[in-house]
Amino acid sequence: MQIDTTPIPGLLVLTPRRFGDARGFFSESWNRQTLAGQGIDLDFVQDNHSLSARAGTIRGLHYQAPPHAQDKLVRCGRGALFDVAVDIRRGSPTYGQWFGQELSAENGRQMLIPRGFLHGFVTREPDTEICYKCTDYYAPDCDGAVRWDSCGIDWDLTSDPVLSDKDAAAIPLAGFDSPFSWEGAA
Ligand SMILES: Cc1cn([C@H]2C[C@H](O)[C@@H](COP(=O)(O)OP(=O)(O)O[C@H]3O[C@H](C)C(=O)[C@H](O)[C@H]3O)O2)c(=O)[nH]c1=O
Repeated sequence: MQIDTTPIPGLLVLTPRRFGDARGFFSESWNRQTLAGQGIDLDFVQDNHSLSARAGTIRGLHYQAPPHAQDKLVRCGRGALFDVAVDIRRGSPTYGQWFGQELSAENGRQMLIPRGFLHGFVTREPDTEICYKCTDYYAPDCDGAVRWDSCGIDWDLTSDPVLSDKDAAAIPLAGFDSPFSWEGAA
C-alpha cells in the first residue's frame, strides 16, 4: 500500500497495489495487519456505499461528533469524484485548511480521513459510487454539517451543484463551534 502524506497532519492518501493480468486486476483495498505494520491501526465497524446519479453532486461537508466520531477510509467504486477534507480540530496549526484529491475507479486512490475533519465530495461523472469504511457506527444525534461553500474549497464546478436539503441548509464554517480539539479530546 503506498501511503502519501498531505499538507494537513494526519490526512493521508493511500494507493493499494494492483496485480494486473489478462482478466483485469486484483488489489487489497484494506488490510488491517499490513497497515498496522505501517503505523495505521484502525478498527472499521461500518462500511458505507452511496450512488450519485448526476455529475456535480456535492455530498457534505459532514462530521460525526464525539462520542461517536468517525475515522473514514474513502474510495471511489465507479466513476470519479473530488474528495475533500477540512481540518476542524480546534488548536490545530491547520485549522480550517482543506485538502482535496481526485478519487476514481481508475486510479484506485483512497483518502484516510481522521476524526476531527469535515468530509465531502463532488462527483465528476454520472452514476458515481463512493465506498467508505468508518470506525464508529452511524449516530444521527451526533451527525453535523457545514456549508460546502463556506470553507474556500475550489470544487471546480461548471454549474450549481446538486445538494440535499440538509446540505443546502448547513451552517457556515465561520462561527462554527467545533466539537473536536487538536489533542483529540472531545
Ligand atoms: C451517513 C448515514 C446515513 N444513513 C441514512 C440516513 C438518511 O436517511 C440516508 C441518507 O443520509 P445522508 O443524506 O446523510 O447521506 P449523505 O449525504 O451521503 O451523507 C454522507 O456523506 C458524507 C460525504 C459523509 O462523509 C457521511 O458519511 C455522510 O454524512 O441514509 C444511514 O442509515 N447510515 C449512515 O451512516
